[in-house]
Amino acid sequence: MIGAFVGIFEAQFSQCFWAHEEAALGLWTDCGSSLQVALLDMNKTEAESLMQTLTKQYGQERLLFLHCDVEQEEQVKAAFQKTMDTFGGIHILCNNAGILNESTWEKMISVNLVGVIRATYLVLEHMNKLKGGQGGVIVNTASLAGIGPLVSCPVYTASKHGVVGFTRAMSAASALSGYGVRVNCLCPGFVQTGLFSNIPARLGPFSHLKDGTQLLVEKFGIVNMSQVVEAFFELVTDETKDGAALLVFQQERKYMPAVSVTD
Ligand SMILES: NC(=O)C1=CN([C@@H]2O[C@H](COP(=O)(O)OP(=O)(O)OC[C@H]3O[C@@H](n4cnc5c(N)ncnc54)[C@H](O)[C@@H]3O)[C@@H](O)[C@H]2O)C=CC1
Ligand SMILES: CCCCCC(=O)/C=C/C=C\C/C=C\C/C=C\CCCC(=O)O
Repeated sequence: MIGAFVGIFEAQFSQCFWAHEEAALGLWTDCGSSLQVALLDMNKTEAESLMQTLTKQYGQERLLFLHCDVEQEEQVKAAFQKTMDTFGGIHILCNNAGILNESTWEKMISVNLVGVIRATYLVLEHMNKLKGGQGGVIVNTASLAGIGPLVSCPVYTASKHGVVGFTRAMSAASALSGYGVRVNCLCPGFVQTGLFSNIPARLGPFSHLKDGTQLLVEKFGIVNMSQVVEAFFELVTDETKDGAALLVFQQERKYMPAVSVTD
């Protein structure tokens, strides 16, 4: 899991991550008897405190923390190699690292979109059945802003539309090529995390649109982190889901079909 230490997935390890262990393990023949998780993140401070809690609860042998910045190709490559050496395989990749700052928009594209593409290509070296892997599933965290416009955040919107488009095309490319790897994306609404704080400062040149953003928050409401994790596991364990974009609202979750231009 990349981008694992604060925010959407942080609290969930204790609450419901391992509740889905059996369903996840059932998908691949070479898996051992327990789910093992490598947490890749650039935030060392948060990592150390969460790792202490998690290792007490689940045991050191099931967890691995690897410092890794998705903007750095060599770091991502080394982190996947270390995961392979430690656990013997990679079956699930969660591309969750993301940032929001409309002022540093090139960096936002680099982390939110280029980072997802980079990690996907590198992990395929290990998962791809044509290269001796066991297949697997990749879940990219996009956003509702990957489906419709978040007007105060044009570049964040572009990065998340890019993630949805990449997911759909990569899924089809993988299926047609026989990689044995499914690719899906999560599109949550607003979630109470560090990214969803101090919003006016994150909007950069569009800070004057903060009131409209607040109205959207009131319209959609706030999604619980546990709802996002449940949606994540649906995409992992439902083998019919490939190229899917799963929208996570406060009251429900639903799939967003891709628009066809040939009908
Ligand atoms: N909070 C929200 O309302 C929503 C968030 N999302 C998406 O969910 C994902 C997670 O966001 P949150 O948990 O809200 O944010 P967050 O800021 O609380 O957590 C993001 C995590 O990604 C890590 N990260 C950031 N840049 C990184 C890099 N270059 N390399 C490696 N790790 C890096 C951070 O250290 C942190 O652990 C993001 O992709 C975000 O765009 C999607 C919809 C709604
Ligand atoms: C400003 C805070 C941003 C928080 C991060 C994030 O990604 C949250 C996004 C949530 C919702 C807003 C995005 C776009 C809304 C537009 C369209 C959704 C269309 C859904 C549909 O039913 O068709």
